[in-house]
Amino acid sequence: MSGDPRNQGRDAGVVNIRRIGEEQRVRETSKDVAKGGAQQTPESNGMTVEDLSAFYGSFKAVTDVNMQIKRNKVTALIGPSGCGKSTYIRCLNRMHEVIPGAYAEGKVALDGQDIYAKGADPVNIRRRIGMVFQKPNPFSKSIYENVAWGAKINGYRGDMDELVERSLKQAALWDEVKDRLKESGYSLSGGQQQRLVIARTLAVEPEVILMDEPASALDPVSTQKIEDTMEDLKKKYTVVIVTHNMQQAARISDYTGFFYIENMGDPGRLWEFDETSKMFSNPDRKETEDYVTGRFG
Ligand SMILES: Nc1ncnc2c1ncn2[C@@H]1O[C@H](COP(=O)(O)OP(=O)(O)OP(=O)(O)O)[C@@H](O)[C@H]1O
Repeated sequence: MSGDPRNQGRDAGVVNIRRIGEEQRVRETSKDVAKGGAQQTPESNGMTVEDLSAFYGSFKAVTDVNMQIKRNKVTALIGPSGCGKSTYIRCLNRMHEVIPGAYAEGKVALDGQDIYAKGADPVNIRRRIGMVFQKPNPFSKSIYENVAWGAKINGYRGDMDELVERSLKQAALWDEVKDRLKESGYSLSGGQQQRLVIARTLAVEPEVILMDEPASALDPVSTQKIEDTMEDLKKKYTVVIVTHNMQQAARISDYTGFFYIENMGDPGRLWEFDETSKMFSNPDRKETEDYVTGRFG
């Protein structure tokens, strides 16, 4: 911009026009990346995210995300620290708005139904779209009760023993706990506690499971066990997982979304979204390639 104050108004106008043009370009790119390279599935199949932005008060943390999350697939979210992955994943089941002052704009639909629609019940949405956090957070109850609790609250009328066993098996924990179901959930190791939380999430029979770095605090053996459950989980569920571990993303996911902040202070954007095999072998954007090959991050 010119240093002459008389030119500043005019120059500012030019800058604004460029900015609007840039916004438009990024918006189009963000709609393109939503296609994920493969053919689009109908809106009624999985989750559809349109123009999603997330705020903490006046701070915009994530902007204009468009993404098709396919049913019975694992979608990994990767990107440098602070680019909005956790914020974004929490918008997918309305956990973001639980933080005072935090809110989201845009549309998130599950099987074609807008989860932010007036009258949509956040508690019911969080039952249909479950979440596993970075740190295992079992309740101070027995292993059995940890798994049965959510189902009981939801009025589950089937065979509770069978549900507990099935959920623990799906979370690859049954063999380790089947003889100690009455012991406290806290008596388990960190890796076992995380699998207990996964079992608890599965027991309420959600359609989608969101996982925010579920293995980041775990040892390699526990991490491996959690990864092993993924192949089974996606037969029944749609999984979205935030991970910093590139090998993990490449191993377990079908689709990968790369979040990125181009200039410091900007909100995070979905920079590229595609099939995992393409994202890790031949991504369209240089920043994606630099990140997945470990050149930064
Ligand atoms: N509770 C909060 N209040 C205000 N700002 C927040 C809050 N949580 C996150 N942020 C800000 O939002 C932006 C995105 O953070 P977020 O945790 O979503 O990023 P991330 O990509 O998940 O990072 P990491 O990989 O380090 O977990 C950051 O600038 C962060 O400081």
